[in-house]
Amino acid sequence: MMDVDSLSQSFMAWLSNSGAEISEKIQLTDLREKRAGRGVVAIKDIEEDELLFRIPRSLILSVENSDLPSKIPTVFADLDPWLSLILVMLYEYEKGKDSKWDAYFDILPKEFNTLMFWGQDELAELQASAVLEKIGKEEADYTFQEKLLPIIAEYGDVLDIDHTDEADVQVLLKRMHTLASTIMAYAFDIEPVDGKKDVDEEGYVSEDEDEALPKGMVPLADMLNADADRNNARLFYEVDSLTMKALKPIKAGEEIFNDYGPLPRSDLLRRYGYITDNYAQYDVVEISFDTAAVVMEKSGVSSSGLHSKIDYLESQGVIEDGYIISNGSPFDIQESIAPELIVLVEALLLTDGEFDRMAKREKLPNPEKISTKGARIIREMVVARMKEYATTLDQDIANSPTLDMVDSENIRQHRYAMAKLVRIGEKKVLKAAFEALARLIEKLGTKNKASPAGDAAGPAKKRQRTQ
Ligand SMILES: C[S@@+](CC[C@H](N)C(=O)[O-])C[C@H]1O[C@@H](n2cnc3c(N)ncnc32)[C@H](O)[C@@H]1O
Repeated sequence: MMDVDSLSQSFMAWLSNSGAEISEKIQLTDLREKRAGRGVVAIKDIEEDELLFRIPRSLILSVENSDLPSKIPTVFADLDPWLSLILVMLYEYEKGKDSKWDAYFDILPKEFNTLMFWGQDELAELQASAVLEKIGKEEADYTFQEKLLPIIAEYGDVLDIDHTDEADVQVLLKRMHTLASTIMAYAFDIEPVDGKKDVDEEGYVSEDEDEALPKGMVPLADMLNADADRNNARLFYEVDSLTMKALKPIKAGEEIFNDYGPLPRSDLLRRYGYITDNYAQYDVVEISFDTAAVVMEKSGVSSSGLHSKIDYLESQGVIEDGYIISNGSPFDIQESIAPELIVLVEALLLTDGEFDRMAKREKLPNPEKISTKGARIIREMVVARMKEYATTLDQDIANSPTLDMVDSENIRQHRYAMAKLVRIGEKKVLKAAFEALARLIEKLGTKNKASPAGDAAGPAKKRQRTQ
């Protein structure tokens, strides 16, 4: 078996021999000591806008570049970009040395640290984090069985994949999960060459944002790690190639970072299987609709005609499975608490007559104006949410390891520690929300004593319920 460095070298040689242009100022490096797999580092100073590498579009591992669609053209019409790429990767992987991407497969991970692969005890360390509802292992299993296994059963000879007995199927399902995780952490949405949008019969251009772009694995571009705002490089889509360029000067010895987006640490764990402190600024906590509903019921909010009110609010996009509260420094209620949650509470605090008049005019309460009662109820929701976690923030903080204190060989301890940091982050957001709401309630109370007419926060002079 080749070691990590030899595999990296073969991969880089394959890229160069296949038409990629790679700056001599960068190097694919073993960063396993930092628990970061491989990464790309600068070995000489790099200037802003400098080209780091250029990958010809023909080297992207994608449906477009594989010969599989020419062999089974009809199946792809029914598959979304994820499933299409999983099928192509299964096929190309099975081809082994005959696949153009053989050297690329050699450096792609075989195992993941993402939540999909955590044990029950490890997931339990996330306590009440809403991320647990988003792992989607059963749904993925179902989709693979419903959509991909029938294709493999029908075209097993083309794909050269064993699928006859139960053991084969289990191995195949595991492989599909691994490929799905590879795509989640490594693939890019590939912008088309012409960037053209469909034009309908009347000449209108389709602007459908949901129109999913095809996914593709871009060798080397996906070897860049990320660390929130330490991003210093970006991928640009050109006609024949994709180019990675420096966004700022990079000194020799520095790592070259891509941008995975402003992800809360819970989602970073789910999608990428790692966290760093730099992502704490994006932490969020979610209050489920069910928790919100229980608190409102206990507070005696809007017991009459609740169903039709909820129907109306649903039609206006106010009813959601969960309401996000995001981190903020300093914490700002308007910036950090989902406006839909404020609207939900304020709408259900209206009298029946006020609600009917608002609904007739198809309006909603102004999320920028929170009443004292509304603020109290949302604060109760925050308290209820805190109680959904098995331990308190103080208990967690009292005994919290930093990631570098954990034995690097001990995967379970590492996962426990990451989970604890995620739940601490979520509890800190709740604490900040609680304190900000308490300050608002106090401010509104003082204001109300001074002026009996108004109990709503916000700049408007007159109480304005609808927008
Ligand atoms: C797009 S790949 C980057 C290349 C990857 N390091 C490798 O060796 O294949 C994304 C994966 O890299 C790892 N990663 C990225 N940024 C990281 C960071 N700042 N710290 C630790 N691991 C990181 C995570 O395992 C993530 O799922």
